[in-house]
Amino acid sequence: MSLESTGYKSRRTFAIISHPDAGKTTLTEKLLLNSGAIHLAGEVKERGERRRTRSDWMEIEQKRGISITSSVMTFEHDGLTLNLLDTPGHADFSEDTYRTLTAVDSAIMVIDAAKGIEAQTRKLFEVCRLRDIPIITFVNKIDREARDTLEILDEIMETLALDTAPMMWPVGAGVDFNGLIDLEHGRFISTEGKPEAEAPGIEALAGRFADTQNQQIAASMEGLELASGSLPNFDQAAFEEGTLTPVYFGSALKSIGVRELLEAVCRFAPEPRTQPARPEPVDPSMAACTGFVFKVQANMDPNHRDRVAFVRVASGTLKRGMRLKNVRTGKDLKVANPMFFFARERELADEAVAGDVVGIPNHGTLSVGDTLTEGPDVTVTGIPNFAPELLRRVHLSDASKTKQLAKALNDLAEEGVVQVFKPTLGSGYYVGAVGPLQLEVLTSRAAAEYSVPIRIEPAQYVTARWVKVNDKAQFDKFAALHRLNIAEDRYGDPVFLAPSQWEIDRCAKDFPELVFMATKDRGLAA
Ligand SMILES: Nc1nc2c(ncn2[C@@H]2O[C@H](COP(=O)(O)OP(=O)(O)OP(=O)(O)O)[C@@H](O)[C@H]2O)c(=O)[nH]1
Repeated sequence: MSLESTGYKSRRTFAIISHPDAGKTTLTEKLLLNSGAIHLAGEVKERGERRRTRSDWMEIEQKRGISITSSVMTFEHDGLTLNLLDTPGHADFSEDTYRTLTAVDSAIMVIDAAKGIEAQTRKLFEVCRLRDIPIITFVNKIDREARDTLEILDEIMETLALDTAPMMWPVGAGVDFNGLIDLEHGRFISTEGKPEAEAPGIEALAGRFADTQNQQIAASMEGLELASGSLPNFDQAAFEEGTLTPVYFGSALKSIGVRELLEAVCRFAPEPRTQPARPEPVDPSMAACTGFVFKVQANMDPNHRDRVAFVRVASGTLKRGMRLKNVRTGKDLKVANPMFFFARERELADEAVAGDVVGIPNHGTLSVGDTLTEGPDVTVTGIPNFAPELLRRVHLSDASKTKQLAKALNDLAEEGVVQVFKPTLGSGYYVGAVGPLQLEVLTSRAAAEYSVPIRIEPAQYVTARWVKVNDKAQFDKFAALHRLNIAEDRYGDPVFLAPSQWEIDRCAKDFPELVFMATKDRGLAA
């Protein structure tokens, strides 16, 4: 398979956001099936299995239960190249998930028809909203017992403050599911997921069910009547501004409504966007190639200590063999082996355009947040670090392994497993995480991949704040007063390890020239 360079306008780069178990994996697979990128159901899940025989990397993926190949999947449909970025699905949350959303131009939000908006969907949605990422909604599992359609639409409107434009209307649900009315085209989609050839119109279709005695179906038709008077129609501009979501219904498992969802992505999802950057935003039409690293996956082969940086191309054409400058370090990097990831294979990428994601193998020269460019210096912004919700001390049981510990923490911080803070006084490290699973992953990977046995211990601090130093003398004074609380993050930026929120507030009052930040934009720190 090869990607033609038809220009960035044919790229659609998106993610699927959902709460665990809503059906993201099943839907991904069915999208790929519908596009013809794979041919057998079950391939997405079995992928790791088959690949294992082909490469060492894959074996490690399998063992660790992570999959680099699902980090991005590129496939084609309707003359477009679709780049689907995976948002890590575990119940626990890491910064990785947030950062992936900095690399997409739109998202599909999958909701379980019986459960509605769940916690993680909501969190991910908030990140999308921060970046005005347009959202297409897919209400899944309509083949099972589901909430009333109007109730689901209301919940989206109320909890997410988002207008909803239903594009489909389910007739019944669960055992009483009779099919979908395609509101846009006035046609009917059967319980096998097949659209009828003719399009008799919504009223005629509703008429078909008007006399049915089944309560569920009667309720569906009532809801449809109410909705048609009160809900907005789809509006491309409102969708692109992120204030309205088109809502599709279906069953990923039974492949109902998936083709229509795929078509919606092709028709509505926006082209690659302009990326916020310093000193100027990066427009996809700019000739000079620019890209940014939004994810790093390390140690896929422990013998080689290699890593892959995932780069989203923001402008121009990335060509294999070209030299790009890493603006953070000022050093040139030869892009010798950029890779594309397809559903079933990876391939050397000869050319990639804005919207595309390539994997660049490297030995630690590329970090999350780095900008690569062949043009004048520019730094893509908005790839944040977040103040940790958990702050812990790292205890090293074997003092002879201090050096390995530093390396392990640096590597794993680079991947976004945890954040690492080194106090300026004394030895030792503090690590920060958004959820406890991250700390478990740190402990087990430090032992397995670096032979460094560590224990995670409570810390006397509750959180950390990056300190923006507007006045060096004032910072020095502050640091002298709080010597035990000053640390550096892995980029060397100053951090205040805070014993309480009260203390942060007090310091902010006493030192007005210092800003205590709960998030740090990597672009700004560079
Ligand atoms: N009845 C029904 N079951 C579904 C549907 N879609 C997914 N499922 C089932 O729901 C369960 C979860 O589906 P997955 O696709 O693994 O969900 P996921 O969101 O990827 O889950 P995580 O990996 O935890 O994020 C599986 O048992 C699926 O078979 C659907 O449309 N109808």
